Amino acid sequence: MEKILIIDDDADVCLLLDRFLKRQSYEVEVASSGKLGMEKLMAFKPDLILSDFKLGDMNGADLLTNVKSKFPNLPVIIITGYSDIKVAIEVLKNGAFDYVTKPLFPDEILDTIKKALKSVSGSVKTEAKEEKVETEKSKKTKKDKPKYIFGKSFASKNLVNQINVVAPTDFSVIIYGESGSGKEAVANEIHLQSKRKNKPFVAMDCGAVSKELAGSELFGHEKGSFTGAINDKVGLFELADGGTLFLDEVGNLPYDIQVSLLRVVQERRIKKIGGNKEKDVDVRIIVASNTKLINAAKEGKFREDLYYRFNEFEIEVPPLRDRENDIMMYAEFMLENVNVDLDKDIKGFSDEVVEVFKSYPWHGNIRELKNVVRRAALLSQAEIIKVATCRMN
Ligand SMILES: Nc1ncnc2c1ncn2[C@@H]1O[C@H](COP(=O)(O)OP(=O)(O)OP(=O)(O)O)[C@@H](O)[C@H]1O
Repeated sequence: MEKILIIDDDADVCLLLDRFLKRQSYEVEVASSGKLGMEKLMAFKPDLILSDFKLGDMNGADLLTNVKSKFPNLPVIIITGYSDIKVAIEVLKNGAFDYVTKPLFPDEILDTIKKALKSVSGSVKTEAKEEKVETEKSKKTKKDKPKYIFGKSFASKNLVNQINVVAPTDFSVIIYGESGSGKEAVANEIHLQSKRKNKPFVAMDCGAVSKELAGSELFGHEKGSFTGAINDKVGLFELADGGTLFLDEVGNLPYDIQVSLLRVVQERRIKKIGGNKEKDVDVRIIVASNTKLINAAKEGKFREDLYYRFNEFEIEVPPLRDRENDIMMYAEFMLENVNVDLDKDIKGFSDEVVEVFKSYPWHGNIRELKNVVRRAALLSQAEIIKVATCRMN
């Protein structure tokens, strides 16, 4: 049985991961601080470490250094915050096998864990394990399920057709849609259906990165190129080489970065900030925005030439309220997933919930629906979800 050490000072996260991974037939030990983690490392001798970056007594980079000095080949997966792309890249450079971002989805973690263990133990052992865990209970897991589903309503079929048409090409794509409507899901699906699917899909939320750091996030920087640049840094273009780079809320990129971006898109070559060497990159770019970029271009907030570069193909993701016939399909999908996460067996929704869901405007779109279903499943004591447990705004 493969052994996993979880290090996190958040007791709830530890409990959730501990239960989930034990159900997947791993032997699990938990440590609530970096110091305890290092002690358990020596006593438990795990095959893999899953650790939060922010531990009370040390951070993930220090932990990695300590672990790697003792067990250089031991795979470590670091948990980071959603917007901590900087941290994520640093930990990769410090030798982490990979990172997972919060909020945590156990099936994604499981996927990363399997890859990490496979990387050290070879495929034969892992395949044998996969066979073993194919018990009655594990049939409920999400490992064979797609991460995203696309509905059967007219609007969704139209969306799927557009994805199918553009995915196999190398066209740049602009994805429009309200917040939470699934723009990143569409970008990811395009990547998965493209010839780049075995290369990285790298996403950056341009609205969450500070103006000062946006350039260094995208193109990387050389040590000492500005105050605070204490190490060399690999940019997202380089990380996405061969694959797809998804720039969410691209309209938020500062104007000067748009200029550099245009050059990279035209020349397919990057230069790190403070560096003088150029490097070829082969990256497909998909961008997303809540509002029409052409309007931003007319107002002088977004470079028109960059807009036309991106605008080889445009996709509009419809809001959930325009896909009434898909709402329950999405709700069932979310319920199946949360049943696995919480080890519950909730069978479905009451007729009243179906009615309420279908008439609710879902301004937060699929994200809001997902949150409502997950919360309701957590609170529900019954076999089906009732209106009383559905907390909507
Ligand atoms: N087609 C889908 N199938 C399953 N889940 C989905 C789908 N689309 C979106 N979701 C879920 O809804 C949430 C929001 O999706 P996503 O991040 O793709 O939306 P977005 O439009 O990019 O949001 P934002 O405007 O905030 O960037 C995610 O948790 C995602 O897993």
